[in-house]
Amino acid sequence: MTSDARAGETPPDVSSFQVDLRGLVDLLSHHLYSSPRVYVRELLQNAVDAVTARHAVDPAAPVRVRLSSEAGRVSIEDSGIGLTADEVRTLLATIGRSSKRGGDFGLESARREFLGQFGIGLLACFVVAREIRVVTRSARTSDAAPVEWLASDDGSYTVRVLPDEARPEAGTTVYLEPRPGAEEWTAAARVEELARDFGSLLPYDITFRGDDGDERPVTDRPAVWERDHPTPAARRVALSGHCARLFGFTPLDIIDLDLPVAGVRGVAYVLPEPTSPAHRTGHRAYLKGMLLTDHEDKLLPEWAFFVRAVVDADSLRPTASREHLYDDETLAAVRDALGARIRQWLAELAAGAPDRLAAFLSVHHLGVKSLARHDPELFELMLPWLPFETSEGQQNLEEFAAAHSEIHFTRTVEEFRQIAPIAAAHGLGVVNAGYTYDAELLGLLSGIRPSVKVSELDAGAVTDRLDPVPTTEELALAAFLGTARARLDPHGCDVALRAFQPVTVPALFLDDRQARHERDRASAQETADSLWSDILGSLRGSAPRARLVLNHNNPLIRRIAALPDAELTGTAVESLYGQALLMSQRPLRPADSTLLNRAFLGLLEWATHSAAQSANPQEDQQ
Ligand SMILES: Nc1ncnc2c1ncn2[C@@H]1O[C@H](COP(=O)(O)OP(=O)(O)OP(=O)(O)O)[C@@H](O)[C@H]1O
Repeated sequence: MTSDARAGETPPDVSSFQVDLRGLVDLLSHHLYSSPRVYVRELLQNAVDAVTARHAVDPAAPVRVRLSSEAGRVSIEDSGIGLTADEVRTLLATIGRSSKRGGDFGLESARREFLGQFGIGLLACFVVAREIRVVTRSARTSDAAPVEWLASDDGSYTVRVLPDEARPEAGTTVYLEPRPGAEEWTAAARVEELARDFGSLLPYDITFRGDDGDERPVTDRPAVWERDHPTPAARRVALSGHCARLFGFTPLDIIDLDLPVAGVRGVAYVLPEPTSPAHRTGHRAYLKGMLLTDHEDKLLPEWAFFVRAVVDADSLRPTASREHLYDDETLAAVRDALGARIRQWLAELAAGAPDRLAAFLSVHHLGVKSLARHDPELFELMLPWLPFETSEGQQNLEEFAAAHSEIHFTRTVEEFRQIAPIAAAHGLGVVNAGYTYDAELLGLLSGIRPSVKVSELDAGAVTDRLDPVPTTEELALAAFLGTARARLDPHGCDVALRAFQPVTVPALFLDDRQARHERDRASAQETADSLWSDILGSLRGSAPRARLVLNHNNPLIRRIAALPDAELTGTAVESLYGQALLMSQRPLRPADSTLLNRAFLGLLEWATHSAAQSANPQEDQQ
């Protein structure tokens, strides 16, 4: 006895999946596509493929595709390869069977030649039709008779051979019997509009006839970007008009996107307004002249959010719904190559059209900064152009690095606002890296300009730059400084005295990342339960503390330092600390708010008390 046939076991029962045809037709026709409009594309596609197939066996054969919608009845007639009765049975009647995946053509070459490949496209017509009738005659054999295939949306069909005169010439006509309720999709005006949208770049002349009986062209080749124009300026005008009609904006600039090796041709229109990097603009993608989508977001790299592109590609593949490009290695390679093309355009502008580059960057520097993060060469190329906010105003890094061998940067805009005027007055070069991408780019600067030192601004570096107060004067103020230090020590803040510009700033609150971290830790320790408090306490490091730098040049500071009343001095120091903290826009800890409250009320108390005293000097003596 073999192991397969053990006693008591029955052999496995091999079955095939059962298919409910009605469900499948419903699924494919109603749920695969986002809108019924795609049925026009599927009809055009089959007609074009049939003409291509016939052309491959008989280059002299007529080329004709005629779409029509008369009284809501849509039909399309082609002079393509046609089908024999057997082919009708195997191809049209088998869902998922396609002639475009083999036969005379290998899979890859078939993909190159044809638009279709899945064997489901015709079913899309059931979304607007309750019945599809195909009358076809094969061009492969001269004695092939015309055949009719009549299919209903319940999944049933009939095939019958017709007399010769029913269709004297080779080719195919598809007739749709409209489904009640779908009239809006089969009305002449709508069909014509859809045909032009999908098919204007298809490789054969296609016509449309509506209720008025007029036959008009659907195709309008070559594409605007491939047409001959008398001058480059005329071409720009034509393309700008195309962009305005298509996307509703006049482009700031236009980038040609030809990739002959990959069979990709098109243009990228530069948006005239800044746009968020998170905003994904859809691109308009055609495959072999057939419109796939207006919302393709995988065609260009993410950083190219400042353009909307229109391309026609030969080498890419569609997804089954044919509403997007299939995201495979070929698309990845095309995406990279198109990205390189946009980058090259920037390099060309930098070399030969500085005005255009400046105009572009004034709107889209963010996009270029995003791109430069991953592309040191481009970063270097754009160095003289990209604007940064510095302690000397808006400047590019090339200029700023030439003036400062050491560049400091702040991580937040608030920190920069507070420090920049003081740093500028003392010759310190500070860049505001609080904006998107700037900190990352500054981190890369030393890589391309090794002589420039870039570091985050810390409290020590700023204090070191400010003029020290002569020792004798500082000694004379020792008592005042002692009071100030004692008041602020519980808040994790040191006090220093310096002379700095501008004179109007009485005190400067400085900290850096480590100091901030230490303050957060201490604040967390205060509110934590005892176990956590012990753990956080043990973490207390020797990290630099925040510091309040008092400005010896400031008259108010001099007056406070000379106050005879130590309590009032303490209140004044707390007020200075609170004001400097508010100026730095740091979040206030609960202890800081309490301090601010106390200092404010203390000053009020003192002010009202002295006012009352001078109004009524006897009162105090009583
Ligand atoms: N106008 C036509 N002329 C000749 N053959 C046709 C025509 N329309 C459809 N066929 C045949 O019917 C088959 C199935 O068509 P269908 O549109 O369902 O799928 P497809 O075009 O092969 O692939 P896809 O689903 O990607 O469109 C085609 O492969 C083709 O052989």
